[in-house]
Amino acid sequence: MPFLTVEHIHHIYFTKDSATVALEDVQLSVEEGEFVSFLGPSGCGKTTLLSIIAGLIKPVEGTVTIANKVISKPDSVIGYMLQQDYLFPWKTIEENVTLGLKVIGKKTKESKRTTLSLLKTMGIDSVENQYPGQLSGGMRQRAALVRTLATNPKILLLDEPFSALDYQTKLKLEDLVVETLKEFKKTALLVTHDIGEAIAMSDRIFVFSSKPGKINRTYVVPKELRELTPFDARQHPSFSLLFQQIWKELDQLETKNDH
Ligand SMILES: Nc1ncnc2c1ncn2[C@@H]1O[C@H](COP(=O)(O)OP(=O)(O)OP(=O)(O)O)[C@@H](O)[C@H]1O
Repeated sequence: MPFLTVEHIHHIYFTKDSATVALEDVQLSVEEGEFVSFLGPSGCGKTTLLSIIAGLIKPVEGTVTIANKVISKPDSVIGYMLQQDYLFPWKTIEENVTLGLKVIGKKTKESKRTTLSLLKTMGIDSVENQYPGQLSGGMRQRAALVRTLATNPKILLLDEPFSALDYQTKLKLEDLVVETLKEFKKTALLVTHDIGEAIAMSDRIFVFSSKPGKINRTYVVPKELRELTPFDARQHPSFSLLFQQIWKELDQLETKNDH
């Protein structure tokens, strides 16, 4: 059985005087250690699906199973990282990244060692006693990633984690994140608007169409790109071929939405 399965997910948002069908019959599966991305026009339900997988939203219909467990509420196998870092400004980086461990009662000597080694891997161990306001956006996002990894989740849900960063920082973080997730053998799901980011980081890409949101097409990223770092993958000829293909598809989907 795959590590993650999403079966027949339907979701509708009800408000006082309207009902929006956000997702219609979404089905997918992800293997352990795989890195997949969700791309699609604005409003196609990417964040809704991620929140359902995280156990934060109960779908109207359908089931999510992670590591043989049906997900109905947030679970420690899942780590969620958002566009904003949500670090507490009055706590040091060390206090921020170990907060999750404290909450689940796992702040031990051993887990402190793991956190310190994660801070080192992310190149921010020297700022552990500083406060978030003293750090750059890239450093704060790295701290947010350490906090997410500190509780040792099996799967990481990443909702546009690099979109608020400048281009150079974003490219550097893409490399660091892929390397770290490979090292710790994590499964990851990334929501992004950036086709290049999806191709450079992923093993597979799900392209969604909207109104209602569903999977339009699944792309397997060619092996020659998957073997490279995200930065190097961007320089490979196969990268531009896939980029053009997905660009055309998204352009058609957006044109369809405008009519
Ligand atoms: N809390 C809510 N109440 C009502 N409708 C909602 C709510 N959240 C999302 N929607 C609607 O559900 C649909 C899917 O939204 P969602 O945010 O999941 O899409 P998305 O693909 O992540 O969008 P974006 O790329 O712009 O972030 C949209 O039509 C949106 O307006």
